[in-house]
Amino acid sequence: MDYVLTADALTKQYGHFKALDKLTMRVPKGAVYGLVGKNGAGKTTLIRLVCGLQAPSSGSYAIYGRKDTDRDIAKSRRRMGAVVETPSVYLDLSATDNLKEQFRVLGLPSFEGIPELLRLVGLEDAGKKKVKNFSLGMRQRLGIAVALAGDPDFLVLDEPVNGLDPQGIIEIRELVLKLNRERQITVLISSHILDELSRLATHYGFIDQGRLVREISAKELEAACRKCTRLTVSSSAALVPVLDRLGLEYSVISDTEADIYGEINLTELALALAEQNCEIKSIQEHHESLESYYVNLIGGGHE
Ligand SMILES: Nc1ncnc2c1ncn2[C@@H]1O[C@H](COP(=O)(O)OP(=O)(O)OP(=O)(O)O)[C@@H](O)[C@H]1O
Repeated sequence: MDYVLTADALTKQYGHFKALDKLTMRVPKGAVYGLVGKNGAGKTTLIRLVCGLQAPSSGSYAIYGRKDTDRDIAKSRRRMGAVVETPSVYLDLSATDNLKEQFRVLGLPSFEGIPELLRLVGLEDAGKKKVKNFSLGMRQRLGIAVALAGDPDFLVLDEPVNGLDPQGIIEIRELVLKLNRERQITVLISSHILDELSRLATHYGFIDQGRLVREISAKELEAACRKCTRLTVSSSAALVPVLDRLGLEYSVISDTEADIYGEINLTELALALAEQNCEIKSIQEHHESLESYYVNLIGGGHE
């Protein structure tokens, strides 16, 4: 697998406090990688390191296979765009003029690409309006347009939906999905709102107290949170053979309990068990929500 970003034992220490503690992660090419963690977990610190805004205390990371200590790391960074904390835009300029500034900084030869960028982020009608009069969502989208000015194939967004209203959240979500699906941009997006991330992430990294406690694909997470029916029966001998005979997908929890996935014909199941003198004690819908998965992994107290 190709990785756009990898980190190995990455540590950032402030005095005795470790904001990042031997963090290891892998962001696959083409992913929308959701970095999930409570406030203070270390998300922004990680992003600041990867963007070269701060240096690690120990450990390393690599962007497109090039290590942070490589003299040419700047070349890899040129393939990356980022919005860290609040978007860095000029409040007294319009969206177009902000983009012109960024094009100048990047030394791009012409402003030709600007209308297309504005269209992409839904700011084509912003006209001469100054950024200070923009809504938070518009500012955030302009920040993303600025990050896209260098035509990156890796985009890093730090809490992009923080403080946005529902409409603003939807717009950012759709933009991220469009960039990922239509432009094949790999996205690393941090958030403490797992539910929002679950609408776009293909991979997750759960971060807590500076450590990456789990890295999991969306498919794996879905399976871990899959809806099932928990069946409790009286006799352990009958359970597995009956489930096998009915061709059901299941996992055995104990001698007398199993989680069954998919649709079940309850009458058929009850009859088949009764034939084996096995009684059904209880049938319960069982569903580990994303939220409870998160709480089990990281502990309570999150927002
Ligand atoms: N310059 C600094 N000096 C000392 N401690 C710092 C510094 N920067 C960050 N920290 C601490 O490191 C920890 C991680 O902070 P970080 O901003 O990375 O968290 P976060 O996961 O992005 O959370 P948030 O969503 O609140 O921004 C916090 O406890 C923070 O107080």
